[in-house]
Amino acid sequence: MIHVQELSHSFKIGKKGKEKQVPVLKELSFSIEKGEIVSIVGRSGSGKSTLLHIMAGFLKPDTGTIQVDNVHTSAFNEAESAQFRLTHFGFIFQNFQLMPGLTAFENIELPLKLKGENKHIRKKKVKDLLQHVGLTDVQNHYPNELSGGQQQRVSIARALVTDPPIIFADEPTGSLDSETEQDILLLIQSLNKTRGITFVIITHDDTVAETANRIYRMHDGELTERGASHAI
Ligand SMILES: Nc1ncnc2c1ncn2[C@@H]1O[C@H](COP(=O)(O)OP(=O)(O)OP(=O)(O)O)[C@@H](O)[C@H]1O
Repeated sequence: MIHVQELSHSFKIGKKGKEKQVPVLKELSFSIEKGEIVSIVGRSGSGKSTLLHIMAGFLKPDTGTIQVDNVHTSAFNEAESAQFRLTHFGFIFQNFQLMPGLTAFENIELPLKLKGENKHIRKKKVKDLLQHVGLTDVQNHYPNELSGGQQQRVSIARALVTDPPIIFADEPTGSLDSETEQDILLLIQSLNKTRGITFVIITHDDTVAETANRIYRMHDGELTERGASHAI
């Protein structure tokens, strides 16, 4: 589903004229198959977010290629990347990123409104997802009237509402206590099983990483599959 080939990226840092090129990702090659939960685990600063931004097309790699569903996404321009994201990717963030002035229902509905979906279909899809993530009773609450776990459920439903095949989750449980973290990880596993959605979870936490079918560890700009003794 996602095939990354010899991907490298570095950042220029320092004052003008004295910039240094710092390599962050070094010739990474790996695959993510349809229907998998994959985690990419590594310390702060190891390059996980950079890799996610490149896979999602927010950032161009210096070298290397990315294919998603056999489409060469790394060759896209900005507009093409944005269009591809709308139909293929959903995103979940550590701090939920909900609209404070919209209710749970309205937050989940928003991507469908932006897509121009009709009211009847919007209502049906949002109701169905509210039920799936266990939020029907609080659908008219605003984000500040919801617990952290409930807010993350809203953001998961919002990511799913346009039916993207792949969800990128950047530290999805980073703001939650350990019990709520488990609830959210179980929800991700259930959505993966029942809807066949591929999840890519970025985390620094080994417990969260264990949720995945496949774990990649990021270290010094290189990626190893857990259990493998060589860089992939
Ligand atoms: N725009 C940028 N310009 C220069 N350096 C950057 C930029 N973005 C990231 N870096 C550097 O690249 C390295 C990797 O950063 P990245 O955010 O990908 O790591 P991370 O593993 O996601 O960390 P965290 O878990 O703290 O979010 C870090 O050393 C960071 O300082």
